[in-house]
Amino acid sequence: MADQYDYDLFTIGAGSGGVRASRVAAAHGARVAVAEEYRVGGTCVIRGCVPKKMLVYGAHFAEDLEDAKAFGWTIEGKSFDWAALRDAVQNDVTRLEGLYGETLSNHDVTVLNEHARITGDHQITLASGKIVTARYILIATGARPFIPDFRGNEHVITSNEAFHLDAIPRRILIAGGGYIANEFAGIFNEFGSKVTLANRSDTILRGYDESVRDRLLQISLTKGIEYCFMAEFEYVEKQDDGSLRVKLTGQDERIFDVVMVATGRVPNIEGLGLETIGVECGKRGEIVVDTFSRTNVDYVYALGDVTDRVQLTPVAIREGQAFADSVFGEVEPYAVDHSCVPSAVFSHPPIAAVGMTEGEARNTLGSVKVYQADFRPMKNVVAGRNERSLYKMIVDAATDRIVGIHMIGPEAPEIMQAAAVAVKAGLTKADFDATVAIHPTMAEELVLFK
Ligand SMILES: Cc1cc2nc3c(=O)[nH]c(=O)nc-3n(C[C@H](O)[C@H](O)[C@H](O)COP(=O)(O)OP(=O)(O)OC[C@H]3O[C@@H](n4cnc5c(N)ncnc54)[C@H](O)[C@@H]3O)c2cc1C
Ligand SMILES: NC(=O)c1ccc[n+]([C@@H]2O[C@H](COP(=O)([O-])OP(=O)(O)OC[C@H]3O[C@@H](n4cnc5c(N)ncnc54)[C@H](O)[C@@H]3O)[C@@H](O)[C@H]2O)c1
Repeated sequence: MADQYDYDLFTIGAGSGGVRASRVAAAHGARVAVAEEYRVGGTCVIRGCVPKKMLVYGAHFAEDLEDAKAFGWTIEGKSFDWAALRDAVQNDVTRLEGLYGETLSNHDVTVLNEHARITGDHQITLASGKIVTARYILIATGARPFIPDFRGNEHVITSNEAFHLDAIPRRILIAGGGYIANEFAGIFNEFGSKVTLANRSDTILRGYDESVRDRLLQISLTKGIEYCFMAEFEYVEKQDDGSLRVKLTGQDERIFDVVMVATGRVPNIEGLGLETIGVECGKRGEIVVDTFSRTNVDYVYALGDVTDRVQLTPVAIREGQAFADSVFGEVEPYAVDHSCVPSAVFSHPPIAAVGMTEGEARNTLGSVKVYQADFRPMKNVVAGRNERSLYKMIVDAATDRIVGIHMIGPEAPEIMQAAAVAVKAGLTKADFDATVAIHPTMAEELVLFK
């Protein structure tokens, strides 16, 4: 490529999508620089999937240690040290951040640890004032927590701060009914907080299968999590002792030690200079792209959460790979297939899903067969834990093709990853029936549906 620009590619944001795109573009021979204003690794590594999953592991010991008694173990003097877990998690996050940085430099990607904004055609200005030019610009700036507008919202925290708390709150209110709210409700509940989850609608986890959502609600209530539905913030007031007085619609004033909002995430486009070159954004601030992650400006691409297609790390990574291969590789440009993306909620117990819910299938397909296994895992039986798993398979009656699988129960995300291959490949219920079970497992229920 001609050297009229400083770089062939300038990536803004070194998160899941930006790191993959930069590394692969460099491997294809491009001269690449990436700007990161916070920490290399982005949301997933620094304050998302990775530290969250570590907290989920740490939290679940509360149940495992309890259940251990029924298996003959005596555990005396058990106690939990939040600071020890928090610091162990942060140490590993720092280790991973270093590895991501190393991967980039091993591929000769220049990493600039500062804010970047577009200031002209093919031109980027860094916080330090340095100006660089690039043939292509990739916007991979992710998203940030959305905080609703109400009096006293400066007193709330988001998932960003939840990883760094000084102590586990005695009483925590979590607003929202999505992934983050349900995952952190589970985490804090296992750590012994009194958790109240408040949502503005009357459901949780919209988009997941109704019976699976109901099962999580029922199990969470049994574990002591309290739910307030149709509840929005009126105000939050800080009291002299540091606690928070909260008024939600339809509720009396309540006192909490921490209020966390998990009410969705908004694309990071502020201060990016998109207007300078006329990059088009949608109503929610998302950068509008086509299936190849191209914006309306021919040399500007965008991918990951900032495009608000599917806000998941593996999707951002695939979009980064497809962009780099298509623009800098020797392949025909190709697009990421956003259909049939498996997902999980790391609640206690976790949920996992792929494909259509029963409701979606009934609305879109003519005739649908639903197979269901509602069972108490062997470990829960011995432990005396009255917690049932639910697996559902949704089948197109006309073709016998499996169009969806939905699960709640221990290790559901681990089991789902393999099952999702079968659904994506278009396998039939008969294919599952023809597969011999692995006994005794929970996963065998998937090939034993009657
Ligand atoms: C609490 C939490 C838990 C999650 N758990 C999961 C999970 O279990 N599984 C899953 O698949 N997904 C999960 N996600 C979602 C996942 O983290 C995101 O989908 C993913 O990180 C998106 O990648 P990205 O590359 O689009 O953006 P990001 O990873 O957010 O990276 C964007 C980067 O750009 C930087 N940046 C922004 N603006 C600028 C600028 N102007 N100049 C320089 N740098 C800039 C930011 O600092 C950031 O590092 C979770 C998210 C959260 C918040
Ligand atoms: N396990 C995972 O894969 C995982 C985990 C965490 C986050 N994520 C990703 O991050 C994204 C953000 O997570 P999230 O939980 O913040 O969002 P979400 O979209 O899952 O849920 C947002 C919730 O906030 C509520 N809400 C929205 N606006 C509101 C308002 N003004 N007032 C009150 N409530 C409001 C919604 O009703 C909904 O229940 C998710 O969409 C997901 O893609 C994934």
